[in-house]
Amino acid sequence: MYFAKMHGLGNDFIIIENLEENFLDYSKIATKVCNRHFGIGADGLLVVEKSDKADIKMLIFNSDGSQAEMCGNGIRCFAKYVYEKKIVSKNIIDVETLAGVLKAELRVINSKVDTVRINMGKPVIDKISSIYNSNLNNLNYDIKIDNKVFKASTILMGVPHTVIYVNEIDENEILFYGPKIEKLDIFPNRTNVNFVKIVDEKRIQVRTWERGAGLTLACGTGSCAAVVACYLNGLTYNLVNVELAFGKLKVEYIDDVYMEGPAEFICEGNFVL
Ligand SMILES: N[C@H](CCC[C@H](N)C(=O)O)C(=O)O
Repeated sequence: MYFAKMHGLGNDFIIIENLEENFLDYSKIATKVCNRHFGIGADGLLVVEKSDKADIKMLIFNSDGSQAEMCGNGIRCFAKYVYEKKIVSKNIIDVETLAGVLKAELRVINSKVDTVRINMGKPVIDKISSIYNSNLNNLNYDIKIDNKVFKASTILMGVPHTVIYVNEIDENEILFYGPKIEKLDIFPNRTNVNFVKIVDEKRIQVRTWERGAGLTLACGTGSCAAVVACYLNGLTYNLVNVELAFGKLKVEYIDDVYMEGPAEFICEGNFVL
């Protein structure tokens, strides 16, 4: 089966097309192709399908085979893919996802997509407490693990994101506490966990332990959730540079959240189903 491998700031994806709507076990394919030793290697699988409510449909599966409603770095790669493969020949593409239809604006230079700006829709804050825990103040609560207390906010940006405020980003702390927070019983659907350092009023650093994928180099929906949480907790500006391990995203929170950043092809080929 034909595939392309792409990344958004190091958050990498395998992309396959299934416009003929054949029956495929996407979850099984995801666990196989995302495996970095026995497969091609990626954080997730993106599937191109026909849509009857938008220009095209994107499905996303984590490397553990679980399906996610949305994927920020993934949708930028997806939009570039469908444009450059001439599946959708428009600079503004409506993409159907399980989190709704989202608009992608492509900046095209010499018929190649340079950057993509996504309208990520509205963050969901209040309803989370009714989903997870009725007496939780989603924007500002404590998470206690062993004898450590974290200040936290939980925001639904298509997928659940818990923002943890830290003074310094420490990968060992992420690897130890990330999986514990991901699976806390207050998150019946698990959660992505974003460790966030506020650098100044226009810059934050984010590293994410992702639900179903582990520590990734970047997380688009997580970066958006982090900006929303920081802004609602007092950050002065709503247009923020989010610094990730190998680059940055521009995130603007107006009423909707807008995320702008790169998407790159890595390789293409065929794998055995
Ligand atoms: N890396 C993705 C997030 C995938 C979400 C997935 N980990 C889940 O919620 O299950 C992003 O750039 O938004």
